Amino acid sequence: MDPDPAGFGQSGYGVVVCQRLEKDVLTAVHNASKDARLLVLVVGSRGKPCSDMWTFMAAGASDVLLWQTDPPSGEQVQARLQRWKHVDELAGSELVTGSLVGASQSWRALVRQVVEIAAYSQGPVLIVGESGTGKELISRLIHTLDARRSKGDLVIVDCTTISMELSGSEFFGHERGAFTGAVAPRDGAFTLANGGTLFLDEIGELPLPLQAQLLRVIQEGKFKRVGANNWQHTQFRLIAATNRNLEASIAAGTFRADLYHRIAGWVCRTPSLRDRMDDVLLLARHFQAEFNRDSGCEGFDETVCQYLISREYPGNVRDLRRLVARLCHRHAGPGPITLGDVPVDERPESGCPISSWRSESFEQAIRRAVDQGVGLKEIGQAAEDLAIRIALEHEHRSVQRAADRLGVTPRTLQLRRAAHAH
Ligand SMILES: Nc1ncnc2c1ncn2[C@@H]1O[C@H](COP(=O)(O)OP(=O)(O)OP(=O)(O)O)[C@@H](O)[C@H]1O
Repeated sequence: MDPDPAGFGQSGYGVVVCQRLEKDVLTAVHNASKDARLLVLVVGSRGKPCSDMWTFMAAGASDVLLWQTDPPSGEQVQARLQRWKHVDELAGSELVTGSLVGASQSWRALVRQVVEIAAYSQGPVLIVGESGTGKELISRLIHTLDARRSKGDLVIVDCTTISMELSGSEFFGHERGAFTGAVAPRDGAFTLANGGTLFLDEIGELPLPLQAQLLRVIQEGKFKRVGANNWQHTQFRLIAATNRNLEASIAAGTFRADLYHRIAGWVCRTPSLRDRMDDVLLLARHFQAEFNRDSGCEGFDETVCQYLISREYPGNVRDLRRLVARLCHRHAGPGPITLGDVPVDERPESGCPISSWRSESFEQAIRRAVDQGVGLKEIGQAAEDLAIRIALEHEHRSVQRAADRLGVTPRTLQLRRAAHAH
């Protein structure tokens, strides 16, 4: 048995073999799981009670495995490690990181989940999250990485724009003469998506009668065009997105439970930007490079960085992107973007917003932690961890300057980093 997690950091994957549930093994697994880059597989002895295995999962293990043979076969361990490696390679590929920006734990976990679903399953995916959190981007990624390597198109239907009168035609297509104005036959979304992906955006806004229309085609892959007698067949990956809580809509009687179960083969949740504030500067720099491609502009100066991370973004990443666009458009000449580039109506009334860092979202995060029973030590560590990461990011990974900024010695900063990594 090797409960020492020190090697996890190098490999990215840790395999812990243990005979029984031991506290130090549990602690090692728990500490390692705090780093999103580490995945831990616990191999336990055959016949151990299931509850032990759940305890390891609760501590943060990515998987647990009971010995089936004596000595334990390496094949099962190998299969899992190979899967994790492939998923990590995909998640870290240029294809993914070039368009989906983020290094926070919640974002990385989402991207891993999404690429695994795309590459290893064909089931329907429901993406849930606030407006502007990247749901459409995720759907495009799933289409690109689809396991079937399909040649078909990605067809996007915005459910907020589907009218009751035209819904049949939009979804199923129509025959010539099916209704007044149907002067020519037309393919609907289910035909166009054949062999590809159908993305139903804002599915939570679909009126109840239209929800009923979709049941058969989603379940059986067959439908009739408006005005036709024969069935047509179609096969596609279904992705739906919503910013509504569909379980609550079902309880309120505004969303059909049977449709929910057909669309929610997998459920992915995009985090709000306030839940991944450590991604703000990364995203802002990505957008700035996009808008100022040829201008010679050198990013944001220090005060603008502080402004960006102290602001609130009710519209999430979309809000941030638009703000960066405004900054870039106002900026003239080489050199970094400065506070003068912040539009007048967007400047904080009280001047420098630093004093307001204990904002509502800060209180909400702490409130959630306390509600979930997270201890004071872990809350403090998480805050420290975040502060260190942000300082290093601001200082382009210079430990000396990050330590100066945080008012500690470089050695203290390194020690804290090391302590939190385990
Ligand atoms: N992780 C990300 N990396 C880069 N850009 C992002 C990311 N997340 C969102 N964006 C950008 O933010 C904007 C909104 O993203 P998107 O349309 O995918 O959000 P959404 O959740 O589908 O929004 P809505 O619910 O309002 O339709 C887009 O310009 C997108 O490029």
